[in-house]
Amino acid sequence: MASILPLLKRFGISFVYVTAFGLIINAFLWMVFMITSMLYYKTSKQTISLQVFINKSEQKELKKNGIHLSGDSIGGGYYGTVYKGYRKSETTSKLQAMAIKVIDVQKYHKILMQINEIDYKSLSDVFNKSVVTLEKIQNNKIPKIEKLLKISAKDNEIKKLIIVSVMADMNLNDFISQQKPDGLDEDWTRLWFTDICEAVHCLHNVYKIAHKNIKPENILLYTGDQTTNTKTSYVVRLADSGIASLFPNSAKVYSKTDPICVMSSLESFSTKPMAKDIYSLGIILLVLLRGDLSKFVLNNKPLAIFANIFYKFIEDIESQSLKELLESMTSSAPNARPNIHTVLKHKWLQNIS
Ligand SMILES: Nc1ncnc2c1ncn2[C@@H]1O[C@H](COP(=O)(O)OP(=O)(O)OP(=O)(O)O)[C@@H](O)[C@H]1O
Repeated sequence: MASILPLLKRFGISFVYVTAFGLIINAFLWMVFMITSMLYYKTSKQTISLQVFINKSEQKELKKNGIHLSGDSIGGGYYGTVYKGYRKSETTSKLQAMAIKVIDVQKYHKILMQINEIDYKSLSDVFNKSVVTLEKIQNNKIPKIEKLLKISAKDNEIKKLIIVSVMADMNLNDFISQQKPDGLDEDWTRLWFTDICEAVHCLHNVYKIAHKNIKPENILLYTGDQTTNTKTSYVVRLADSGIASLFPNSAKVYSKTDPICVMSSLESFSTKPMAKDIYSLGIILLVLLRGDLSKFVLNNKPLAIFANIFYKFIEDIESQSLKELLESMTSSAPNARPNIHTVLKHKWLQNIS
């Protein structure tokens, strides 16, 4: 008996240790499980609700038109998902990279109805009218639509739009962050900014629509066969032209945390969508001049702090005419902003000092 007691005692103590250790491991595993499930739920919710896929029959339809899906999505947001693809040139048999944008119209309309209290009839009226405009848009500063497929549901309503254009080499956001983090010189800025403004001029004045989503990611750069890195080695085009117009002005969809996106979509475009474009162009001008603005701010900083930094940038600009242009374009009163014609005629853009 005397010899069993210490043994039991020993067993008892180690049992407590084992149980406590087991409980700690258990709690830790539960914590890891809960955190990963929460993270997975958060990210999958974002991608599931926004990512649009191209199904087998749509791929077949694309193939019939000489377009092949070749890779994963290169990005996407509220207005659709963009995939990599290619087509074979009929004359040279060379493969040409294509960007295939797919918009799930019905899903998008459902989201809009939930957050904006717009009825389905008004949504589809705006949509059908705008598709006609989208098919017509032609300008050398806007990527040409190589193919536009309308996928219809049984009731003939368009349920998906697939828009194919030639793949750009880069967008302005990547170019600035990778190659020119401190921005471009004034002449280079003037050259590219004029191209972007000409695209907007065409939308506002020829097609009478606003772009509504002007941001560095939607400014595409094409290099062709050139390998040099100068201001004239790139052709600049404004992507997504006419896409946002498929949906009503009153639609509020922005929730991006990137400060540049947030700054350019501060206002709802409900009343003055063209004036909002001018504001976004003002931000593009600042990005061209000052480079990657996000390096000055943390994404989770309150917007007011970002706005202060932003206005400080404008204040510090030496050229009076450039400063005056930027101030007027980003005026808080939409009516005080110049229209796109006036912007293009501005003395800074005309290089008149
Ligand atoms: N023709 C193209 N060539 C190369 N990249 C393109 C082309 N068209 C679009 N992209 C790129 O695809 C990405 C996704 O574009 P998309 O406009 O669908 O989404 P987003 O702009 O990120 O979000 P949102 O639609 O909410 O504004 C962008 O980074 C854009 O630069």
